Amino acid sequence: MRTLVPFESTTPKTRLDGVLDADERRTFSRAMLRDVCTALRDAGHDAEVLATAPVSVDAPVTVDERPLSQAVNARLGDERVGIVVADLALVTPTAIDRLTDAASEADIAIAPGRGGGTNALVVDHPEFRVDFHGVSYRDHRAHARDIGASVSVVDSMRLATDVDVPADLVEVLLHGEGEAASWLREAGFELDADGGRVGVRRE
Ligand SMILES: Nc1nc2c(ncn2[C@@H]2O[C@H](COP(=O)(O)OP(=O)(O)OP(=O)(O)O)[C@@H](O)[C@H]2O)c(=O)[nH]1
Ligand SMILES: C[C@H](OP(=O)(O)O)C(=O)O
Repeated sequence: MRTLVPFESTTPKTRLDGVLDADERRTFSRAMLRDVCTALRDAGHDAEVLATAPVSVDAPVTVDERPLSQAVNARLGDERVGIVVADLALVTPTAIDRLTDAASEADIAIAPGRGGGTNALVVDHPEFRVDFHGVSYRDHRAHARDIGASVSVVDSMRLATDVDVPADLVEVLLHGEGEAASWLREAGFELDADGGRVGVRRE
């Protein structure tokens, strides 16, 4: 299956600006992108990076400068297409397999992200269009209902954990097995269990 990996190449992961500088955010986001592309490839998907600017990665890259939803919607239509965001630092081929399995049961497979977003979709309905940001999980379900498309929801911690804010780095340090997790550890991040809720600190 053709699976698009949207990627903001120029100023990625701005919400991590309290813990990573701009160069580090670029490096870390590229490590996550590579982890996602590797998992997709190992799960038998044809990954295609849909990027705002050229990026070096072991997958075909299409540059589209339009905002996220517009760029993705330009690729939706009659063919079945997967969409997996690039900031899933915990993703594994097994998690991707669960998305693929869900897609065999319905017109739309959707993996919600924590906090209301949408981290992965497989779209097999000619009228479905994405509308990311905000409570996009709720919005995508409502849209599917409106056009009469069936939906299968993927209940997966690894697909639900997108890395948006510093608290998400706890999950990467605990459960990450890829390049992004290694980069984070080498950059000196470790768990901070001294306070109430577990956080991260940097040596
Ligand atoms: N092609 C494309 N991808 C985008 C765009 N904006 C975000 N993305 C990607 O879409 C996914 C979800 O976006 P966000 O979680 O907001 O990531 P981000 O824009 O790097 O992070 P923030 O700056 O913190 O919002 C990630 O894989 C991003 O790389 C865009 O305008 N075009
Ligand atoms: C792509 C976007 O990601 P978030 O801003 O929730 O990380 C969304 O899921 O709508």
